[in-house]
Amino acid sequence: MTIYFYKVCDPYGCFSNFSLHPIEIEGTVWATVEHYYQAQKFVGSPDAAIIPEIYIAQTPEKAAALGRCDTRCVRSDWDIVKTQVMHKAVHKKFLTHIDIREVLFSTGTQLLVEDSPCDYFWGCGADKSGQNHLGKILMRVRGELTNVRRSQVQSQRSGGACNSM
Ligand SMILES: Nc1nc(O)c(N)c(N[C@@H]2O[C@H](COP(=O)(O)O)[C@@H](O)[C@H]2O)n1
Repeated sequence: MTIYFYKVCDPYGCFSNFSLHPIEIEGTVWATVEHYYQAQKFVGSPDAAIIPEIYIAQTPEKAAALGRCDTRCVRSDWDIVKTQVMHKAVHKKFLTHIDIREVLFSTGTQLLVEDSPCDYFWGCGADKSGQNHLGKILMRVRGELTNVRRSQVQSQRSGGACNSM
């Protein structure tokens, strides 16, 4: 079965990058994955001054609007690094927040798809032909955190130290 998600208020809305789950990365706490992701577009770019504005944006929608402004100059390697940036942030989100990690685990091996009508890179787009990179990252993180949990359980069973996620 396929699980489609998009809006935060809908079922599985916690999979959206706009969900209000803060992440700490390199000592900085970002309000949402979207805040972090949009800010990373400008690291080392001539428009890096926008980063603090994105950081303090009141909502993920405002952070996204700041990051999507066409007149600003995105870092030159953005297309190369953006999926790595997204993976780092999404992994941290589900490592940090136990409740939504359980929601992610509850999806088992089902296909996760960001049902964005306009985004053919991160989502599936209006006609479902998009690349769905956010869904792919979520499924990768689900596998990675499942493996971590499995090795912790095995370690506990064999009398090792308990160091739960
Ligand atoms: N909830 C939501 N609303 C939107 O308007 C969206 N576009 C998305 N998708 C997310 O948007 C981010 C991509 O932004 P850029 O186009 O690269 O600036 C990414 O977080 C998608 O998951 N979600």
